[in-house]
Amino acid sequence: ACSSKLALSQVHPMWQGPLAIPGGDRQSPIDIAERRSVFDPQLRPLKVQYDPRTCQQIWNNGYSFLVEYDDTTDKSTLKGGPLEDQFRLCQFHFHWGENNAWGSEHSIDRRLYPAELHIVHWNSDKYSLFEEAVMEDNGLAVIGVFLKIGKRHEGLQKLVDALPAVRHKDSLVEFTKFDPACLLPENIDDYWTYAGSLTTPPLTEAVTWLVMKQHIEVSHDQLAVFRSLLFTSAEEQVQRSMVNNFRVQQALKGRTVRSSFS
Ligand SMILES: NS(=O)(=O)c1cccc(F)c1
Ligand SMILES: [Zn+2]
Repeated sequence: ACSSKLALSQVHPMWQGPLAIPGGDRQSPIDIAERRSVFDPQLRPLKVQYDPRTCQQIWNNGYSFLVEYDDTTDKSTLKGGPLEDQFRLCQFHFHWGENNAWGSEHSIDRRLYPAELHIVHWNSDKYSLFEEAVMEDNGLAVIGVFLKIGKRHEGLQKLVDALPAVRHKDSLVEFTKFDPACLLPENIDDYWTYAGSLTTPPLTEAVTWLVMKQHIEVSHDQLAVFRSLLFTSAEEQVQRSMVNNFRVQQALKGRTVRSSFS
């Protein structure tokens, strides 16, 4: 699997710290100022090919819940857009708030959403393991999708129903035949892309971000189940609700955000 070995679960939920990051000139998340983004007509449409049979498990890593995919073959891939190489799907997870006023990591002209989906892929043309790619420039490609409160998302419900089984940190259950493509907006041709980083430790500057312009809708009740998860393991005396698991926004440091649309 693609993230269990990373020391992510050591992350304290209220971690937002001034961790010393080597170089730190392409950190994520950021605010995307629409009018400052530059249309790049050379950006090709994204090509997403996911095989739901590669879906393996869902687990609570003490920071978010992850749905993990078998990434030992090129069955579920992402290419196109700004990407020169083929990227392999390894996991998806979310970030959300304690209420609907905030929760996303990125924002568009300072507008925050109640939650944000991250679909994580690693460069399988250049590396042989996620753990390698996560340390390298051009190692990862992450699709970000904003969630808005509205109508119930039928495809999400199978995932929502599995969450009580992974309520506590380090709990894991089998979860199969889930196609993450059902969580993408209809239009994936309109997106912003920029060079950034992981938003949780190790915070490595390995990510080509692909932030979708179109959001998806989920119901208030569906998002409430996300907030029923806990940061803490079953043994801990004090239980803490898993909410506000987003990183503070980072300086742009001269980066240009490109748009695939004019
Ligand atoms: N939140 S994120 O930048 O998508 C991320 C953090 C850590 C590991 C990973 F694979 C993806
Ligand atoms: Zn994330």
